[in-house]
Amino acid sequence: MSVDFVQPARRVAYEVIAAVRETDAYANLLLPTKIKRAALNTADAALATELTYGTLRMQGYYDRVIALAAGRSVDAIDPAILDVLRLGSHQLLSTRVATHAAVNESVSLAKQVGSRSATGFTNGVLRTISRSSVDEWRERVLEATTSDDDTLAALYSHPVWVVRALRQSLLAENRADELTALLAADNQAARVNMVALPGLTDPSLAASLGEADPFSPTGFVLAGGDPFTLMKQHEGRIRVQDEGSQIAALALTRARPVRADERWLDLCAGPGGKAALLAAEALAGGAYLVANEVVPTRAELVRNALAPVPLDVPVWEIDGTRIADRHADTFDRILLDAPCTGLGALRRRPEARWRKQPKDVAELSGLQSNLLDAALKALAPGGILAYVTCSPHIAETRGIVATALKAWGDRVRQLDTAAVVQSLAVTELDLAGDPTSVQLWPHRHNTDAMFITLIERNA
Ligand SMILES: C[S@@+](CC[C@H](N)C(=O)[O-])C[C@H]1O[C@@H](n2cnc3c(N)ncnc32)[C@H](O)[C@@H]1O
Repeated sequence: MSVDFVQPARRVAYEVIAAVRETDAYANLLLPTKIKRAALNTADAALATELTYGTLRMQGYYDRVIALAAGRSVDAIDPAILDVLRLGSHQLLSTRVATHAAVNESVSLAKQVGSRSATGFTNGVLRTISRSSVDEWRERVLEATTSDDDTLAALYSHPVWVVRALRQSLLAENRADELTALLAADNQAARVNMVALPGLTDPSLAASLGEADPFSPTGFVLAGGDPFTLMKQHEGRIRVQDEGSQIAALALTRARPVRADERWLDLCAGPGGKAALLAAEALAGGAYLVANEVVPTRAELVRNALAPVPLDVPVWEIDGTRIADRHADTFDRILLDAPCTGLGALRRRPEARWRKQPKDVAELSGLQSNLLDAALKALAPGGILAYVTCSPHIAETRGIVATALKAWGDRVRQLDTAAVVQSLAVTELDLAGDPTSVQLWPHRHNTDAMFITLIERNA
C-alpha cells in the first residue's frame, strides 16, 4: 500500500466537506452522489456518511480544539488543511478509528490537497490532539469559553446566536430547561422517516417496511434498505418525509371535516413533500388543490411529487406575495409552509448551523410577513390557513403571527391548533405553551422543530 493512501470513505468525506466550504454544496445532496461515483460498499458508505456529518456538525467544537493544539486561530490556517484537520479531529475525538490511521491518512490527504509544509503542520497538530484524552480537550476548550452561552455553544457545537434563539423559543413554552437536550438532539442522526400516502397505499405497508410513527397516522420509520429504491418501487406513493412535516400538512386537512369541492392552495410548495400529502387528502375528501412555487426548478419537483396522486393539481409559478392580486377571497384552506432559516432541521443538514446568519432571519421574516398577509387575503371567508415553518426561531414563528394578527384584528382568529394536532395524532404529544400554536421538537418528539399555527378568516 502506498504511504499516501487515503481510504475511499475518507476521501469522499473530505471532498464533500471541502465542497460545502468552497461551493456552498449541501452535504445531504452531494454525499449520495459521491458515494455512488466512488462505488463504496455499504460499510464504507456508512463510514463516509458518519465522517462527513459528524465533522460538519461538530466543526465549531473541533475548531476550538485545533486552535488550541496549533497555537493559532483557525482563520490563519489554509482552508483546505483546516478541513483535513477537522476530519482528523473528528476521527480522533469522536470515533474508534485507530490513532495511527487517523493521523497517517490525514497527513496523506494534506499532501494531496495542500502545500509541502502543510503535511508537517497537519502531522504536528493531530499528534498533539492525540496525546490528550477526549475529556482533557473538553476541559481545555471549556476553560477558554467566555460566557455560559459560549460554553453551551462550544460543548454542543452550535453558533452562540443559535443557542440563544433556541433558548428563546423554549422559553416561550416555559421549557428553557430542555435546552441542552435540544442541542444534543441536533447532533444525533435523524432516523429515515417516510410517509405512506393515505388512500393510495395499503395500510399494512408501513408495518411491513418498518414501524408506524408514534404520532403521524400516515408515517413510519424505515427499518432498513434504501428509501429511494423503495420510493421508486412504490411509484412515489411512499416517500421520505419527516413526521413533523406530515403533522403540519394534516393539521390543515384534518382541522375540520372536508366539504366536497373545497378549494385548497399550497402557496410555497417546492419541493412538494407536503403537496403530495395534501393531494392525497384532497382526493379522499373531494377537494381541489392548487400548488404554487415561485422557483421554476422547484415547481418541477412539485409536479414530480404530485405525479403518484391521481388528482389534477395545477402547479403555478407565481410570487406568493402577489397571490391575492388575482385570487383574493378564494381558498377554503391554505398551507403557507414559509421559506425559513431551517433551524428546526439541524440534525438533517449538518452544515446549516454554520451557514445561517442572524441577518438571514431578518431578511426572511420580511418575506414571511408579506406571504402571510397575502395568504390571508387569498383565504375565503371562513377559510383556514396553516402557517408553518421548519424553524422554531421566534422571529419566524410567533413574531410573524403576532404581526399579522395585529394587522388583521377581528377579521381573523387563531384556532386551537394543539387540539387539532392531538386529535389527529396516533398517541398524545407532549405540547407546551399557548395552544393556538404547536411547536414540535427533535428532543421531545423526535421530529424536526416544525412550528404550526391555524388561523381562520372570519366569515
Ligand atoms: C419551506 S419550503 C416549502 C417546502 C414544501 N412545502 C415541502 O413540504 O416540500 C419554502 C418554499 O417556498 C418557496 N418560495 C420562496 N419565496 C416564495 C414566494 N415569494 N412565493 C412562492 N414560493 C416561494 C421556496 O422556493 C421554497 O421552495
